[in-house]
Amino acid sequence: MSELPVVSIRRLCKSFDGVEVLRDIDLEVKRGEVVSVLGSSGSGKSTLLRCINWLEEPDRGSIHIGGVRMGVDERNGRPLSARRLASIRARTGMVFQGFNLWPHLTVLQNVMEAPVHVRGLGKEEARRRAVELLEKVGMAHKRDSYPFSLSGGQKQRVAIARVLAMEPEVVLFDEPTSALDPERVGEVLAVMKQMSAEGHTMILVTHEMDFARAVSDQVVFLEKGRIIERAAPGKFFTDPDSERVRRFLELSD
Ligand SMILES: Nc1ncnc2c1ncn2[C@@H]1O[C@H](COP(=O)(O)OP(=O)(O)OP(=O)(O)O)[C@@H](O)[C@H]1O
Repeated sequence: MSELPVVSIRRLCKSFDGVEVLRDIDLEVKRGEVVSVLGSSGSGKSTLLRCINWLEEPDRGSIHIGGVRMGVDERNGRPLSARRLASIRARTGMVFQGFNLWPHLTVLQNVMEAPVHVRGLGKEEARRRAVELLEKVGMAHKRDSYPFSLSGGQKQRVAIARVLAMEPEVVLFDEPTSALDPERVGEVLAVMKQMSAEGHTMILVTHEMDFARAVSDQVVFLEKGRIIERAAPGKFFTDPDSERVRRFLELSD
C-alpha cells in the first residue's frame, strides 16, 4: 500500500476583494519531499503557504495534512472548533522572512514556549529537546540571549529550531533568506539543506534558484495564481515546457 501524501491540496481557490489570487491549485507532497514554489512577484506564492498553514482561509477546495482535513470537520462538514484547528495547524510549521521571534523571551524560551503551552510537554523535556535543536542549528551557545542581540542569520536559525520543536509534519518556508545580509544567507541554507537530508517534508518559497535546484524533488511555478509548470528540478531548470518559465529563469540568472 502506498503511503498517504503528507500534504494533499485539491482545487484550492482564494480571492482577496473579488480578485482571484489562487485558482484550482492541486499539489501533493510525499513524506520527505522538498517542493519549491517559484513565480514572479504577486503570483500567489505566499498566499499558498498561508492557506496551507490556515493563516488564510481558502474560499474553496481542500487541504489535508497527514490525512486530516484542515479547517473542516469531515464528520459533519462544519468548521473545526478552535482547539481542534489549533492542533491540526500545529502539523504545519512556518518559517517567515521576518523571523517572528518573541522579543521578550530568550532564545531557549522562544524554542520551549509552544511545546510547553501548545503541546503540553513537561518543562524539563521541552528544555532538553530545545537545547538539542539549538545545537543542531548551531545556536546552543546563545540560549540565554535575547533576539535583539542576534544577527538575522542567527535569528532565522532560532526560528527554525522553534518550528522543529513542534515536530510538524511539514515545514513551510516563506522567503527565509530574503531579509538577510548576503554573507548570512549561507548559514540558513545550510540548516535547511541538513533538514532535507534528514528527511523533513518541506515546501519552500525562495529566490535562491541554485538552492531550489539542489534540494528540491519537485518544482512548481505559479503564474497569476495557477500552477503552469511542475517538474523535477533537472527538467525544470534546463528544459521547461513553458516559454513563461524559460523567460523567468533567464531573468533570474
Ligand atoms: N491579505 C491580503 N489582502 C488583499 N490582497 C492580498 C492579501 N495578501 C495578498 N494579497 C494580494 O494577492 C496577490 C498575491 O500575493 P502573494 O503575496 O501571495 O504573492 P507572492 O507571489 O508571494 O509575491 P512576492 O514574491 O512579491 O512575495 C497580490 O496581488 C497581493 O497584493
